[in-house]
Amino acid sequence: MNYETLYEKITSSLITDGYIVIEDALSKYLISELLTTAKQSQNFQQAGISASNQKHIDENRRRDQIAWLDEDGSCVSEYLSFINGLREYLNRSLYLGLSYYEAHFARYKEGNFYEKHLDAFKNFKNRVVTTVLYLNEDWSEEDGGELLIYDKADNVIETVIPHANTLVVFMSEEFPHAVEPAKKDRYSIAGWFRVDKR
Ligand SMILES: O=C(O)CCC(=O)C(=O)O
Ligand SMILES: [Fe+2]
Repeated sequence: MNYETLYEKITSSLITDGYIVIEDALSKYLISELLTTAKQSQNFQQAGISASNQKHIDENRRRDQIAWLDEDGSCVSEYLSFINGLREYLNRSLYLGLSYYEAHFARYKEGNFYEKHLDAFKNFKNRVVTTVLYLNEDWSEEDGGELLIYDKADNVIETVIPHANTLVVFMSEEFPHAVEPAKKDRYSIAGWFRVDKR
C-alpha cells in the first residue's frame, strides 16, 4: 500500500497543530487482523506508570493491560512497515532524528481508564511522537473509553471515540491526555517514536 498521502497529511498537521486525528486511516482488513491478534494475545500484563520501566503499578492512575508488539504476525509487520515509513518521512521532513518505535497492544476492560498524563518527560527527551490506533469495531458513544486531549491551558481540545481504524498522532511532550472509563473491552495499539538508543 502507498502511504505517502497519509504521511504528508500527518506531517503537515504536526507542524501546524502538533497533533492529528484521522478516521479510516489504514485498510479495514489490516485493522480487523490486528484486532484478532490483540484478542488472541496471551501476553497481556498489568501496565505500570514509572518512566524507568521498573514495574511500579499504580492502579489509581492506570488500569489497562498491555502486550508489547512483536513482529510475529504478518499484520503486525504490515503495521510496522507503515510506521517505519512514517518514521523516515518525519525524519526527512522535520529532522526529528527518530531512531526507533516501541509499541504495545492495550486492553481496557470494563471500568478501566488512564488518568491525565504526558507520555514524555521533558528532561528525558526520549518519547517524541505518540501514535494511537484504535481497533474497536462497533464502538458507540455510550461505550465510553474516549481519549481526551488537552492543551497547555488544560482545555479539552479533542474528544476521540476509539473507533476501529481511527489513528491519533501527537507530539508526546506537548499534549496531556486521558482515557475515560471504558464500558466494554477496548483495544488499541499505542506507540512512541523515540530518539534514544534501544
Ligand atoms: O488508548 C488511548 O487512547 C491512549 C493511551 C495512552 O495514553 C497511553 O498508553 O499512554
Ligand atoms: Fe498516553
